[in-house]
Amino acid sequence: MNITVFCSAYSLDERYTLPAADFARLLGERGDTLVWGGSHAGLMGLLADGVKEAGGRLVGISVDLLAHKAYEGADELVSAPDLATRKALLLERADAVVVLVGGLGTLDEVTEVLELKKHALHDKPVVLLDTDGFYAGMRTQLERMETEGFLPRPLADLVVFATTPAEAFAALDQAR
Ligand SMILES: C/C(=C\CNc1ncnc2c1ncn2[C@@H]1O[C@H](COP(=O)(O)O)[C@@H](O)[C@H]1O)CO
Repeated sequence: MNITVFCSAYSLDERYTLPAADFARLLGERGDTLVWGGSHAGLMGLLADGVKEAGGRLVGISVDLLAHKAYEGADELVSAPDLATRKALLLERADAVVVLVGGLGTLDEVTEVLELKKHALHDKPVVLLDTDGFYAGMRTQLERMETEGFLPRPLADLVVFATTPAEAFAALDQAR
């Protein structure tokens, strides 16, 4: 399974790195392929290292402006000319999308994937791994959108929330 992962490009506290490393190990042990932004920076690099160590495959989708941050040792590394093309490729190469903790880049990526899914432009499973309640605020906001009629389809059709890496993979397997 090709799993596209969005996550932080920054080095973070163990509260976030330990579950991310666990997620990477499980992904690699399953023999899945990690499709990600193709960087060695921060959590993105930790994730790629963990997948590689556990025997998984790595497909990096970098972007020309961040070529200097590209991960050495990916099985495949693509460099998109711009961020919009990169986001399209990250989705195109995915069988499913998992979102780990991240900042504005991650938020931009997941929002686009959900907006495209809202318009039925794809139907790939999207799982948000809510480590340490990081996405509690976003969940509250999305639930309010659903309750107050801002969404054309049930929130549960758009995104599934998981609290542990094992739960995230269970959700992916259930969606298959
Ligand atoms: C950490 C620094 C530069 C490296 N920056 C990035 N490299 C690769 N991919 C990136 C980078 N910044 C954003 N992305 C994409 O967005 C997500 C991470 O962004 P966030 O704001 O940290 O959440 C990630 O999924 C990437 O696809 C500066 O030295």
